[in-house]
Amino acid sequence: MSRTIFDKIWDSHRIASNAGGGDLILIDRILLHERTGGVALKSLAERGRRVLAPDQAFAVMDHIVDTRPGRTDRTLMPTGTDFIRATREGARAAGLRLFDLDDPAQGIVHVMSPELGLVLPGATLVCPDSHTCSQGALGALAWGIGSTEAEHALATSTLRLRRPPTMRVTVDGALAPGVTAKDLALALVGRFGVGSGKGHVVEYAGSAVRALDVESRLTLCNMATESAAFTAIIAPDEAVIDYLKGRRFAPSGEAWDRAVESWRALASDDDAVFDRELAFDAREVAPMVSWGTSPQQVVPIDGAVPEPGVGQGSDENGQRALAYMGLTPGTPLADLPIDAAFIGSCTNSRIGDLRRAAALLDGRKVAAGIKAICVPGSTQVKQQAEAEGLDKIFLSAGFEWRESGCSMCFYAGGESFAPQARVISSTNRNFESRQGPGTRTHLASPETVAASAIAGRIADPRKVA
Ligand SMILES: CC(C)[C@H](C(=O)O)[C@@H](O)C(=O)O
Ligand code: SF4
Repeated sequence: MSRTIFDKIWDSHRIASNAGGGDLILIDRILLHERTGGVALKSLAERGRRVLAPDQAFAVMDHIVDTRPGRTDRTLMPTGTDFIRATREGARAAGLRLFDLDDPAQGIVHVMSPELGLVLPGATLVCPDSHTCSQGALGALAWGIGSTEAEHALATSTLRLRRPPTMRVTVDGALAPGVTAKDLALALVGRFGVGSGKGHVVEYAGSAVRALDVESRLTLCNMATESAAFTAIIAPDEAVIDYLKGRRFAPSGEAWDRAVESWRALASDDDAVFDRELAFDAREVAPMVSWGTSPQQVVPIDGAVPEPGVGQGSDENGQRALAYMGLTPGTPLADLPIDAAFIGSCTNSRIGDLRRAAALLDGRKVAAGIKAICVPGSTQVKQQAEAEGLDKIFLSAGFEWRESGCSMCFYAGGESFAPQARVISSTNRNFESRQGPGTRTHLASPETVAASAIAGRIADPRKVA
């Protein structure tokens, strides 16, 4: 019977069927971060359970850690240091490899793990974090779990779960120049809605997806969780194989050759049937900006805050979003004055993102009064950027240049923009107070963030003269 790529990975990892209403699935890799992972390690230790395969589990510091230069264990969030220390102690006691604050491999978990070759096509990978779906970009079945499931996975290298339904999103046509994977991700959630992926394994397919480089695929898959998907996946191809070759934890020698052979065969069969199918034309996508407090509340950059009745402008959520964001229907997004610009997060903080933003900032200055921050997604990205002189471009434009981490994507570290500050941000969530109490987040690509920082107002990156 023909199968999807998801079916193939699921079936090859199924240890038992119908085990208590679900399948028992072998878990190849477990990733932990200090916000949720330390909790799981502590609770496991308290129950006297050991980590079954410590060499398959990895922990990293990313969420709460300070990203200001010269950082230590101290964080602006008073309780942050406890999370950091608990994770450090828990990882040490359990014998896991930890990428600590000063480790050259440290970074946002979804950025550093592909970088290190910790995520491989055909493997199962879990992490107590909702953006674990990013890693499906390499052809892995990777999904976010809760802390209790993380404990189970650590103790048994398995998880019991119901087989999720499948959905294929086929994106054909070519993205226009200046339009990125982030714009595509925002356009998809804008078109189909935040519930459109509900519980499904979403396979992204089509010529536009195949044309994306691996970093852009990570950006696209990253936002699948914003449509409530179980996870996302893209069939691995030569781009993925080239990306993984020589990475620290990728196989080498004969094991590499065998792995590559199996990865080349890993794709949905031509006649595989999906539970749901959606199609989208990449040529329709323009640079996108969110106006509200849900990632589906987006418009093209030359659009306006929708009138009531369109794009959630009329129902209670829409009205609340308008009030929270301090906007009225009909206001054009372009030219809306901003207070701050943020480039970072597991969506858009890889070297390609930084290069494209720096190309726009080169020789230009951030507008007066704008707080502009760039946070590389990993220490490796930071070092690469510095080797290329990108840090100097960011700094001389007036951006802060930070240590790697989640930073102001999420208020976990305690650092924030001012209440009601309007922030153009390369992150993935624009929920109320996501970037700190009262902050107003507009999601966009790193290019749009850079162009807007220069203009001091939301600006189209294609029009930077
Ligand atoms: C803290 C963590 C559990 C959370 C997540 O699951 O995604 C965070 O990373 C986020 O982006 O909101
Ligand atoms: S960068 Fe933001 S979205 Fe990504 S894992 Fe960190 S907090 Fe979550």
